[in-house]
Amino acid sequence: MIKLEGITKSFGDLQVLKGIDLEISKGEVVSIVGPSGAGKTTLLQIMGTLDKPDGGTVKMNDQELNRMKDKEMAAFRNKHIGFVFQFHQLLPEFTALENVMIPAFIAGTSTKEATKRAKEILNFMGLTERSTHKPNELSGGEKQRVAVARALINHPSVILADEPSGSLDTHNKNELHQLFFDLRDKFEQTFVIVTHDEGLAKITDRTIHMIDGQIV
Ligand SMILES: Nc1ncnc2c1ncn2[C@@H]1O[C@H](COP(=O)(O)OP(=O)(O)OP(=O)(O)O)[C@@H](O)[C@H]1O
Repeated sequence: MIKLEGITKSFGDLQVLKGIDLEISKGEVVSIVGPSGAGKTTLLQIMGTLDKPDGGTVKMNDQELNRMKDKEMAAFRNKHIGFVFQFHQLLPEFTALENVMIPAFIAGTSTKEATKRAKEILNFMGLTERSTHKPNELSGGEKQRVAVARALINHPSVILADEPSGSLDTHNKNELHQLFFDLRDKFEQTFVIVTHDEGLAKITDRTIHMIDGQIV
């Protein structure tokens, strides 16, 4: 479903990605690990069209993303790619339910349909009773699960997560990791997760090790 070929990227004189080839199939839960500065986040951002490679191609569902114009790419990203970051990045003035609905609105989904989908996802996550609360009334683990719900609302092809459990305690971390596998088992959801968490890397379907801009 995702195919990267010959991806290179430099920031000034620093070559951060040195020719990355990688294929990821639907329903895989893949972790990307490696030392700080190895290029993991840069790779994830290129996969998610948040940054452009200097060379190589990024394909998702057989569409070549780096050939798209910016507007087309933004629409593709909103529909096909869900993001989860280390810090939830929920909008503080909106409830959990409203936060989850935002990407659906951007995609032009009706309020009725967006509400229905958001409620279903929050229900699946056991967050129905928390759905009318704003982020500052939610625990760290709940906020991160709401962020995953938001990433799911448009039924994305893939969820790209950058240190998603990096700010959580052990209990919440384990719960979040279990959620990824539950979503994969139920919806065949694909995940690519950059992580320093060895426990998570051990249980993912595949672990990609990066060192110094290369997959080793
Ligand atoms: N926008 C940028 N401008 C300049 N240098 C950058 C930029 N983004 C990343 N870098 C540099 O590229 C290298 C790789 O960064 P990246 O964030 O991809 O590493 P990482 O493997 O995710 O590291 P970490 O585990 O610490 O998050 C680092 O040396 C970083 O300082």
